[in-house]
Order: sequence, then structure tokens, then C-alpha cells
Amino acid sequence: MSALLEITNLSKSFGGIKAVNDVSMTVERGQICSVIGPNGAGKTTLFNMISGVLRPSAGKIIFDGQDTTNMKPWKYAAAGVGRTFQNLALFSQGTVIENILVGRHVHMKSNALDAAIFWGRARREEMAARQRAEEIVDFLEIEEIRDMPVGGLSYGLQKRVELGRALACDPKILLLDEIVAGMNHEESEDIARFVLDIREELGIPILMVEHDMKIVMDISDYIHVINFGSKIASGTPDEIKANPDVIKAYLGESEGAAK
Ligand SMILES: Nc1ncnc2c1ncn2[C@@H]1O[C@H](COP(=O)(O)OP(=O)(O)OP(=O)(O)O)[C@@H](O)[C@H]1O
Repeated sequence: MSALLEITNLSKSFGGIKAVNDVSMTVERGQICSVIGPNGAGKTTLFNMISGVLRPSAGKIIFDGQDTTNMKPWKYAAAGVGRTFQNLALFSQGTVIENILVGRHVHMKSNALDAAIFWGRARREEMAARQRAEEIVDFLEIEEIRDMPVGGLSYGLQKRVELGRALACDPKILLLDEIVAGMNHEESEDIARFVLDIREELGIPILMVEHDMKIVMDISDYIHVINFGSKIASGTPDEIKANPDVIKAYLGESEGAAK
């Protein structure tokens, strides 16, 4: 079976800056895959192209057999690409359950007119959405805070809610952009456990950009390394840890960061 995500010769330029330069990589079904690299390497730009936030300057993205390279940005969630963002992207006044329901609306076909004419269908959709949101609340162990406004929650819990909202669109792949950045050790460990559970119990493959090397090495099946926009290595955690090009790239930034 072909890879779930296949990126071929992908590039993105901003004026004279080649933020991503001719990158090719795949994510297999069932995999936890990480993209790592020093600051400014082009990781977020790569993510933004895969999730439709940015249009590539060149190259091709095939997701689940479909060419998504130039797909309209609002179609990505329905196509099965779920993601979290580097900075929190939640409605702080809304409750936990309301924020998760927002992620679900991508699967709801009824609009206001439908709701008036086909009351039954709209109601069934709403009930199914609520049930799925409750399942996600259970899965992420956030029952106790389900009715609290997210603005008052700790950063770690807000990130968990953001994960819940991404899961609510029933993604075929989940993109996590530095999900543990700014978390304390315990919160990071919790999120790492949920990421593993998402793959094991929900069967959703993960592609993550992450600076926390412990998490990357602990939970990734496969790692791609980007430096100055170009891919310099791919391999298992053990292969990446021993790769001289990777060690050199990281030593340029901070002593031993890839170890
Ligand atoms: N919208 C933009 N306009 C101009 N330059 C940009 C833009 N977005 C990113 N860049 C540049 O592209 C390069 C790659 O940035 P990017 O944010 O993708 O790196 P990164 O690997 O995610 O970095 P970090 O780990 O610090 O988040 C950087 O030189 C950055 O300044």
C-alpha cells in the first residue's frame, strides 16, 4: 500500500529566502513521524504547506492518494488533515466542550436553512457531534473541566483541548506543531502518552515538529531532519542520533542538542 503522505521536491520561497528547499519525504500509515531541525530550518513552513496554510512554490503533496498540493485551504480538515498550532488557537471564552465541537463542525452538513426545513437531520447531526465530542473528552481525560472556559485553564490543559479539537474532525493524519513547547515535565509526559494512545487506540498516524529531543527520540518511529530548508537526514531515532550530519547541524546551534 502506498504511503499516507508523500511529499515530493517541495519548496517554498519568501522573497529571496528559500525557507523549504526541494524536500521529499513520506509518512506511512500507523507511523509516528517527527520533523526536527535547528531554529529557522523551515519546519513550520513545511507543516503549513502540508496543512494548506501556505501554497508551495514548487513540488507535490499526495495525501491518501489525492493530490492536495493546490487544494483550497478550507478543504484540508474535511480531507482528513488535523493539526494543532505553535501558538494556542482556541476560543478562550468558550468551554472545553464548545471548543472541541468547533472541530467537529467540518463534518456537519446542515446549515441554518436545513435546520429549519430538515429539523430531524440537523438534530441528529448535532447529537452525533456531541457524542463524538464526549468520547474525545473521555479519551483525553478532561471530564472534570469539560464545562470550564478554556481561558482559565493551565497551558498544558489548553494544549490538550487543542488536541481534542484536532481529533474532533476525525483526521486521517494529525500534525502537531511543537505541542510540548512551554510545558513542564509532567505535562510533556502526559501529552507524549496521549500521542502514543492516539496512534495505538485511534489508529491515527502523527507527524510532529518538535524541539524536545527526549520526546522525539522516545516516541517517534521515524525522523526527518531539516537544516537551512533542506532535508539532511531521515531514519529511526537510533540512526538519527548517530548521524554525523545531524550532530554537526545541532552543534552549530547548541552543544549536543540532538543527543
Ligand atoms: N511568512 C514569512 N515571510 C518571510 N520569511 C518567512 C516567513 N515564514 C518563515 N520565514 C522564514 O523562513 C525560514 C524558515 O522559517 P520556519 O518558521 O519555517 O522555521 P522553523 O524551522 O519552524 O523554525 P522554529 O524552530 O524557530 O519554529 C526562516 O528564515 C524564516 O525567517
